[in-house]
Amino acid sequence: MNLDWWLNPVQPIDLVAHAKAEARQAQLTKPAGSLGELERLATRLAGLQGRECPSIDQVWIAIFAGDHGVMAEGVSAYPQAVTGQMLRNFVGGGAAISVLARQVGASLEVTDLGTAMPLEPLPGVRHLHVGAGTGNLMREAAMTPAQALIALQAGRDSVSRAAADGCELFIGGEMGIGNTTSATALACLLLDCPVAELVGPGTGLAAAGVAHKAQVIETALALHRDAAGEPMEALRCLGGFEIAALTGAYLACAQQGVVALVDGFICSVAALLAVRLNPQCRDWLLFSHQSAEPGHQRLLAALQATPIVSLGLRLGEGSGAALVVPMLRLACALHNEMATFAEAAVADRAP
Ligand SMILES: Cc1cc2ncn([C@H]3O[C@H](COP(=O)(O)O)[C@@H](O)[C@H]3O)c2cc1C
Ligand SMILES: O=C(O)c1cccnc1
Repeated sequence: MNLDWWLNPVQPIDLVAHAKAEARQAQLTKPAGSLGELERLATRLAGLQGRECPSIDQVWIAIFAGDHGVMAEGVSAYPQAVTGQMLRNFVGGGAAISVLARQVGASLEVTDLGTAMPLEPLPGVRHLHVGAGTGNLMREAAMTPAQALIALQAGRDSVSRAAADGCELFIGGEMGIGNTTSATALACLLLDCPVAELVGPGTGLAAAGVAHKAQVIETALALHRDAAGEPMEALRCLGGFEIAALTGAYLACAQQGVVALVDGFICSVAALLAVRLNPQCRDWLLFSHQSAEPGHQRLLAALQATPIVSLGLRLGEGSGAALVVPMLRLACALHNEMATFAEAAVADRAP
């Protein structure tokens, strides 16, 4: 196994399929361009899937969970134990993502990378024991190099299982109380952006809590400033197990030719890390929504990403991505099933 696997080339886009899909769109019985972003989504999917008529029947949702040592600084509105409790809820069927996965007919894979308090084995959860949560990023590196590599590999392994299962769309989700602190610190370092511009309430901190969270991030950034310009080192010092797994997953999606739909703020930070590690992987990433977390807008702009919807979501778990699956399916159905002007004997635009 080569150690720097994330540098391996990504799958090329099928330009012939993309051109055929664009030609098809031009012939469908509607004013040219009138289905807006749905047209671009369908033709992009055609180029990525290598066929004029794409489909999103098989959806794989992988949730990665892990605890954060920075919770010792009091950076979330909720207690750390929620990470482990939500793992049970994911497989028990009661979490938002459990409901959405059922509704859209997606497979749901749940990976526990390491909680602060060890959990008894939960049926249906893959327990990887990367560590008892990360180190407190305000005082030390969040991960050892070995932990970062194992977590990245966990994401890659999930994509391999998804691809073997015939997956046409990969959705990554995350669970980790405190992870907006980690994600915000990473975003500030990667984008060289002031903390005040990116920090937000996460699960629902009040103004004083957000100010304290900003201080914690400032201290962490001062401690780890040497990681600037080194995405892997930034991930190791400021990341989380679940953020590393998502980063590995997005890179592997591009390398294995699986379209990835990126969820909200935290997933977008993992996507930015993936793009910094291997810029070519950007082509394989779609972005579901604009999160209510204030820093998301800057992140999406840096990624040159147009989110599909904006519903004021701030949940995570892959929930925003799962919500737009029906819309992607409709974009494909319109592209694949609408009649052409010739087929329907409808007059095309005047020459
Ligand atoms: C019950 C519950 C379910 C969640 N599902 C996702 N998150 C989200 O909230 C956390 C990040 O916010 P912060 O950094 O403020 O802790 C992550 O676990 C994220 O996925 C949840 C949070 C809670 C409380
Ligand atoms: O957009 C997200 O991913 C998000 C925002 C707040 C809390 N948890 C997740």
